[in-house]
Amino acid sequence: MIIAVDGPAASGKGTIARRIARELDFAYLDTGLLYRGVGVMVLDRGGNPEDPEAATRAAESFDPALMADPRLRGDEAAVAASKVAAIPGVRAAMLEFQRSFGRTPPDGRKGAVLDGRDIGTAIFPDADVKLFITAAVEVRAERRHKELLERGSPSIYARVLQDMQERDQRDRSRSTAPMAIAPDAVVIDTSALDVEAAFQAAMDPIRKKQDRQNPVR
Ligand SMILES: Nc1ncnc2c1ncn2[C@@H]1O[C@H](COP(=O)(O)OP(=O)(O)O)[C@@H](O)[C@H]1O
Ligand SMILES: Nc1ccn([C@@H]2O[C@H](COP(=O)(O)OP(=O)(O)O)[C@@H](O)[C@H]2O)c(=O)n1
Repeated sequence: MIIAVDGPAASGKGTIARRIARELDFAYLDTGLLYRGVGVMVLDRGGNPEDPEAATRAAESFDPALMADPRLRGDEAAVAASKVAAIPGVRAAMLEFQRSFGRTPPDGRKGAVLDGRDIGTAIFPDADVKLFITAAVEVRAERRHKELLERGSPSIYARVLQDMQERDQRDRSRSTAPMAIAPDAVVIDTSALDVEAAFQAAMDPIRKKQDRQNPVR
């Protein structure tokens, strides 16, 4: 079973996707780390994340081990990620890794949860369940601001809000695999939901799908 969890920055999609994976004992892939990794590779090489050749070269030599680098969690990496993510060569280089993770989840798991922007629209248009997690941009910026401060990173709310608005705009308007709600996705707005309520809202369509696929479970 493949569960696609898409949505804008700090909507809570990672929190939900990880909980689902834990609940069902499925594998989990945070696909944002792929683009963050490529963005950081380009910066480390002194390149410009908007340069299609530099970004595509980095993506083609991407090593998944980089996904564990704590630098990927910072906002500089997020901004670079959304720039390299608009380049078709970068997305093409990341496609097979994501599809093979979903089709053959590691450790023999029976399913996979992938979170990102285009999982239900481009990577797995036939995903068993598609969720689109969203929240008001001010709520999302506040969450990310708090998260950065808790991690000991300097953060200014107004700056986080502006970066997030710019990033959302880039992600929605790019021509290759833009962030969009798949027609068959279940939309969950977490603005007024705590983590537990958001998780329960996400599990509802998954349970229904499991019951339909396997009525005598
Ligand atoms: N429903 C929620 N209510 C309040 N805070 C949340 C909720 N969901 C996630 N968070 C917090 O918001 C931040 C961003 O969540 P995360 O799951 O990383 O978002 P995303 O993967 O969409 O960027 C984290 O600090 C997380 O703990
Ligand atoms: N499937 C994906 C995942 C991320 N991305 C890009 O990578 C950036 C960082 O994604 P992320 O999911 O790590 O960011 P947050 O939502 O955690 O802030 C996004 O702004 C997108 O530009 C993408 O294009 N497609």
